[in-house]
Amino acid sequence: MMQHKQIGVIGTGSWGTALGLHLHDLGHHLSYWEHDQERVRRIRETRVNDLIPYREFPEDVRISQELNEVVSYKDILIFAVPSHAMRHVSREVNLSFKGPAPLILNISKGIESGSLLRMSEVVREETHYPFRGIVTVSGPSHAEEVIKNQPTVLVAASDDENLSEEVQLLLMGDRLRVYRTDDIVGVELGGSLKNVVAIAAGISDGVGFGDNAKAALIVRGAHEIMKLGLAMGARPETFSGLTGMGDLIVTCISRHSRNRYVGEELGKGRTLEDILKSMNMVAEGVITTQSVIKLSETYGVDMPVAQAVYQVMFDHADPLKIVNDLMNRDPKSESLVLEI
Ligand SMILES: NC(=O)C1=CN([C@@H]2O[C@H](COP(=O)(O)OP(=O)(O)OC[C@H]3O[C@@H](n4cnc5c(N)ncnc54)[C@H](O)[C@@H]3O)[C@@H](O)[C@H]2O)C=CC1
Ligand SMILES: O=C(CO)COP(=O)(O)O
Repeated sequence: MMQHKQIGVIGTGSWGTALGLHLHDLGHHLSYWEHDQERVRRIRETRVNDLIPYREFPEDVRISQELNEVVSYKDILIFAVPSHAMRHVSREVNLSFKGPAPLILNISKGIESGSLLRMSEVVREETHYPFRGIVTVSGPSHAEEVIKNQPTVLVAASDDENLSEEVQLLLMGDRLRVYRTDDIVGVELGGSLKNVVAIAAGISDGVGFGDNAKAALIVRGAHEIMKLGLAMGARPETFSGLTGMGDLIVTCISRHSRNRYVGEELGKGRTLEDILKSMNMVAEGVITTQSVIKLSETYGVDMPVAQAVYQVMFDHADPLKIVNDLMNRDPKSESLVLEI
């Protein structure tokens, strides 16, 4: 029988809410930090998170704007803010923190723009207090389904197998199964790069293409994710697993996906600025596309799908012209041999 833990969740977004409430259902003690004062007020008043309003927060779950209250004297800290906020928030946690060293659990997906670092690398750079280590949890998991207790399977990844096993055992429940791996590079790259391909899949939906086009995008997208991933030190088998192919499939086909939605609206002709202004949730693939283009140049990896997404989002290219360009690239062997 697992001892119940004191857990601080940083961010009341949809994913932090869904995974946190799952841990509460398992008997753990939960408090949340939220930077937005108005969101704190609304959640306290209604006990509902309007980003994912399918369940109430139980009365014993504390929602606070005081970071030191939420992060001090905890066994586990869950980092659930968007990638663009991860560095700043990690630095603040490091400054606010008191008590024995907790374990850090990263559940965000993305590549920081500028540094081009993965989320666990950003957190590690900013947290100098003696934390016990960091585990990233990823996989095909829309918060909208996890919060309704629909079956979901995740992976806990860490360089330290004892820590990934600890998180695996912490999270396992009747409807949530967790595998573990030491390939944190592959897990974080798979979870981040699939968002770019999901935008491509959405663009295809938006212009009115069918299932053939989407299957092709998923497979060719998987190929370029794997090429970049191998160049960056990930293991090939990780990309055919839950955090690779699994998350790529769910994000490209799901009606819940924020990234696929951004693509669909682009495909219908809206501008990126207009789409983002109307959204209240983060679509990580937007920043990740910019980062991936830089990484592909650094590592000399050809990534035509990512480039096409970049051109539609940032160069206002016509999606139909971009599809035409992709279809008319030089004839090639399909060879999935992973030369880069
Ligand atoms: N929503 C989902 O189903 C899943 C999301 N993720 C990942 O989890 C991360 C968070 O995503 P969501 O929960 O969907 O986000 P969300 O858009 O639902 O909420 C984001 C949260 O971060 C806070 N936030 C925004 N900017 C901030 C800042 N500058 N400083 C501090 N806090 C800030 C917001 O107030 C909010 O609490 C992303 O990296 C996403 O890719 C991963 C798996 C599933
Ligand atoms: O990562 C996710 C599902 O595994 C969430 O994807 P979206 O951010 O596109 O909704």
